[in-house]
Amino acid sequence: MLDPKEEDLEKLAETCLSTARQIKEYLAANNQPPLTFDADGPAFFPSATPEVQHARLDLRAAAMRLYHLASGPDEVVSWHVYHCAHDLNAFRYVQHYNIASAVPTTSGASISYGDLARQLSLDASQLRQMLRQLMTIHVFQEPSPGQVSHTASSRLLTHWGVGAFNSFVAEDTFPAVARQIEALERWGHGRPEPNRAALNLFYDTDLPMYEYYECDGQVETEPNKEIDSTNKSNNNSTSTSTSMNKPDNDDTTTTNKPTPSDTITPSTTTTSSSSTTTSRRERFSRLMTYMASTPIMSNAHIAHGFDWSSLPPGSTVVDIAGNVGHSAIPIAQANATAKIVVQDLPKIVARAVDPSTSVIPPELRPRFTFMPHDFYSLQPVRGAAVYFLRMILHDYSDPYAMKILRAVVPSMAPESRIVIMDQVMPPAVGLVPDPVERMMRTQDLQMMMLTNAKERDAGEWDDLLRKAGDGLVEGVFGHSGLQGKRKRLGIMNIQTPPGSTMSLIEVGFVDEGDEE
Ligand SMILES: C[S@@+](CC[C@H](N)C(=O)[O-])C[C@H]1O[C@@H](n2cnc3c(N)ncnc32)[C@H](O)[C@@H]1O
Repeated sequence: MLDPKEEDLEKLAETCLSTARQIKEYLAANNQPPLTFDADGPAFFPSATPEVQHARLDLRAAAMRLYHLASGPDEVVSWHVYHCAHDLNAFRYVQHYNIASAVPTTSGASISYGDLARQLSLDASQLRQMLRQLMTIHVFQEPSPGQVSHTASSRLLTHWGVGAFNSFVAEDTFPAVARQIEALERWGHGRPEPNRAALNLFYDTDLPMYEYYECDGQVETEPNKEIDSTNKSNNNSTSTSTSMNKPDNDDTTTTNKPTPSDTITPSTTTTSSSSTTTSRRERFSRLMTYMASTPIMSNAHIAHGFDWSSLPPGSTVVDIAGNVGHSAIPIAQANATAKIVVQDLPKIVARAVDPSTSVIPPELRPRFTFMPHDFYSLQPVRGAAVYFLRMILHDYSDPYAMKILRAVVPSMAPESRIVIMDQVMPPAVGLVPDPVERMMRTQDLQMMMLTNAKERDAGEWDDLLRKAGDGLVEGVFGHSGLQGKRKRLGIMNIQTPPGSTMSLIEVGFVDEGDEE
């Protein structure tokens, strides 16, 4: 990993040179084309050895640091920020008017600004302004004066998953983060409620994000409409209970490596001046599906962060809020006798058990049970070997995450484990490669914007767990089990599978005072 303090221009340039060489040689030796912005070039970096992946991280870190140093301190906080704002402005325009899909994707083909503008009922001059902004970061290009064609990046905007990602950032995240301060001023700093976040201002809803998406298109929204500071809801939904539904991402098992040809059908809503919940929900679902198909968030990591095969024969594993059970498949494959109980909200369970939408391979189905269960209610499966919580707790601030955990603890046996799969944040800056750090910090702020939640470091996880066990642990051990020792809920082990941004946190009853 590049020394986090390194700022010598020559040393950074040397790192760039040596890592660039390593990557180039690897690609050539493996019959891979060189890296290029060209639309006909590869859209994704090929799978590579860990050494090459590390070289790539170092190259990105060194190049970025060189860029910042060469720009100078003033530009980092002035022009760079200015660029970011207008990159997003242009991306939002591109997404809103579905421009990428209107630019020909055939190799070597292009379209004039005039024709493109006519086709989309836009102003040609403004269209050119917007696209030229993005051309400075290799998104679209002008192969000849007045003509627009794709680069590898702009072409990816038509990809079902990358397009959904970019659209979610440009059309929802960007305007929603602009409401962050307003949310803090309106509802107070450090508010834990998932429906008092910046996104609530932008979506103009009292519903937490996932419940809002679950409304399934019943709610017409007008982005940026003001709402008052009381519990005003702009919809007829009866869904105001404590359950906070997540979006329906029941196709998260898609594992096909995306290719640039996986284009999405242009959404009718993107050409309209307003958005509907349905389109947002569908897009979020696509985004989640895409994320699960990327190497860093792949379901395959589940098998490598905990020794599932070590569980006693016939053990029960409960996948809490496991959606349609996709994440439990690697568990069932890693332990040939484990019985899997997947819990989620009733609508999701209905899809999970429907043979036409089931994602569980037929040979594993006899070991799977699906059960409707609200994770704020007492866990009905008692004494399971493992209670698995993947990508759940990071969506909630401590009081809500604690409520979810405290619903599990009374049902645990002394030897039961909770396995949490989420990010474990570095406790300080500079401990992980710069590009990884950027990703993790951005994700952390995203959670604040979405639901007033956060990503946690190991200390924060342990603190949350300790509090979640308070007053409940004694009940698990009964009168005899404590053997004179005081126990608490705590971290037993953390494993981060290579290439994964998420870790598996093994949680159990540890002696008071034990540290991970
Ligand atoms: C981000 S998804 C995670 C799904 C799965 N664990 C995974 O890793 O892909 C969150 C899941 O929580 C479920 N969910 C939301 N609120 C819930 C609640 N109150 N009780 C149970 N499940 C809930 C959603 O339906 C969704 O399947």
